[in-house]
Amino acid sequence: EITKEQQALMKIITDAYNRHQIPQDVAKKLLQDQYSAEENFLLLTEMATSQVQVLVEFTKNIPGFLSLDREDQIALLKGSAVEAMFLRSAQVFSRKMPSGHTEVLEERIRKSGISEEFITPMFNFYKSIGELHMVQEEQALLTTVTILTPDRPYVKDQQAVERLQETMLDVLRKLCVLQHPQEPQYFARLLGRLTELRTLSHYHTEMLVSWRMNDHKFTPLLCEIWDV
Ligand SMILES: CC(C)c1onc(-c2c(Cl)cccc2Cl)c1COc1ccc(-c2ccc3c(C(=O)O)c[nH]c3c2)cc1
Repeated sequence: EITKEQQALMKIITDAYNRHQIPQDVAKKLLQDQYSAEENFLLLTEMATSQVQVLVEFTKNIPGFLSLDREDQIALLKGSAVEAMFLRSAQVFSRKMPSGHTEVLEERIRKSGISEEFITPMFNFYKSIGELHMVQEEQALLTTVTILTPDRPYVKDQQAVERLQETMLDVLRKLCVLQHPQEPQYFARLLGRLTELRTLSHYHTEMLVSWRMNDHKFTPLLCEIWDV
C-alpha cells in the first residue's frame, strides 16, 4: 500500500519532472527545414545541451539528492546523463508529440553521422519503451532511479545513494502494481529497460568517439558531462 509520505515523494518528483522540460522554442527548432547531416548534428547537439540543463534542474528536486556529497552529485549526473536523455527522448517517440516532433526527431537522429550498428538498438529501445505505456509518474520515478544508480564511476558514498534509490524503487514497485494490476511482471519489465539503458550508454561512448574522429564539435556543457 502506498503510504502518505510515498504519495508526497511521488508528487514532488512528478511535478519536477513535468516542470523541467526543454523550452518549446528550442524543441521547435527540430522542425526547421535544413536536413543536412551537419545541420542535424548541430540541432541534436543543441537539444542535448538544453536537455542536460533541464536534467540538472530536475535532479536538484529529488528529495535527498542535495544532501549527498557534492562530488558524488556530479558523479551521478555525469554517469546518468546519457541514460536519462534516452528515457526523455523516448517520450517524444512514445508520446507521439502533436507538433510532429516524432518523425522529425527520428529523421534527424538517423541522419546525423550515427552508424547503423547503434541506430538499430536505439530505435528498438524507443519501441520497447513505447510499448510499456508508462504513466508520467512511472517515467519520472524511472528517471530518478536511473540517476540514483550507486555504482557509477567515482561515487564515494555508494551506501547513501543506494538508500535513496531503494526508497524510489519501493514507490515505483507499488505504483506499477496499482497502475498495471493485470500485469504482475510490469515492474520487472521496467527494470529490464534499465539494463538496456546501460548497453545503450556503452554504444553512446562509441558514438562520441566516431563523431570526434570526424571532427564534430560539442558544447562546453556536453564536453564537461561526457569528458569529451
Ligand atoms: C550531442 C548530440 C548530437 C547527441 O549525442 N547523443 C545524443 C543522444 C541521442 Cl542521438 C539519442 C538519445 C540520447 C542521446 Cl544523449 C544526442 C542528441 O540528444 C538528444 C536529442 C533530442 C532530445 C530531445 C528532443 C526533443 C524533445 C522534446 C520535445 O520535442 O518536446 C522533449 N524532450 C526532448 C528531448 C534530447 C537529447
